[in-house]
Amino acid sequence: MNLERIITVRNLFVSYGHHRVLKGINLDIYKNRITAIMGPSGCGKSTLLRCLNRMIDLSEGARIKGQVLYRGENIYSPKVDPAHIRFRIGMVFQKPNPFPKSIFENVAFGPRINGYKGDLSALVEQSLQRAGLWDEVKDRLHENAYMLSGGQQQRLCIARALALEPEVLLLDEPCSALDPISTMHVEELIRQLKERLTIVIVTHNIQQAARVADYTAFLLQGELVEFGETSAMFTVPKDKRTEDFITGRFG
Ligand SMILES: Nc1ncnc2c1ncn2[C@@H]1O[C@H](COP(=O)(O)OP(=O)(O)OP(=O)(O)O)[C@@H](O)[C@H]1O
Repeated sequence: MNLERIITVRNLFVSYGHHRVLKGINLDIYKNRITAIMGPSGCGKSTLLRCLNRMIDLSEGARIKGQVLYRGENIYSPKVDPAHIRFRIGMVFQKPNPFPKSIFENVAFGPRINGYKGDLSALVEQSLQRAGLWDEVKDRLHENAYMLSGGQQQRLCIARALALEPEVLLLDEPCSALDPISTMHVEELIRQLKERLTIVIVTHNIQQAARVADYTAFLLQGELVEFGETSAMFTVPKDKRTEDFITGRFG
């Protein structure tokens, strides 16, 4: 099987003030695959995710050492524009955070401010289709996004990210605020999206990693304990700590 590395994390350390949160992480993210970052609360999952598209720059007091290569280029090099990186590597957060605007405007906003020259209505429709939301909203595009359910709002946020046609999508616990049915919809959507994109999803939910991810990284107290194919890790974990975590002995 031909796996292409799209992101490579090399010897990454992150501290907030004197608190070292990531301790020498090395990790490969493969193109058109879903990678889960799993681990107990506070182990550094979101911090690692935020390092992958320089969102970490916005966290006050964060200091980064090491490299994150995107298509072979270190995104922390001074010549790299973080806005460009965030454009190519989009992000969806834990809590759905639509803008206080119409459903249409939520999706159209990013492309418009980035000077999109094509047919905006067609792009909005396509993005909502890809996010599995079109049929539910096509007759109410001009209603305020806050009228949607939590699960629909999260799929709208995914559509908003997709409208910028990113190559990689980072999802930070995208289902933690959703009910089981909405979670199922979002997980199904994530599986469909990997045909076009590369996905990295943070989850503290072991079952979710097992259900959706091709690869899983297990993080504990800022260290990468184990990384590999999800099916192998869940059947024959290499590290005792991974085994303890997936069998529910802690976390
Ligand atoms: N901006 C910040 N300033 C200071 N400390 C922070 C900041 N963000 C995170 N931390 C600390 O860094 C550690 C790792 O946090 P992080 O959010 O990356 O973990 P996590 O595994 O995603 O946790 P959770 O599952 O609870 O969201 C925690 O101890 C947290 O308190």
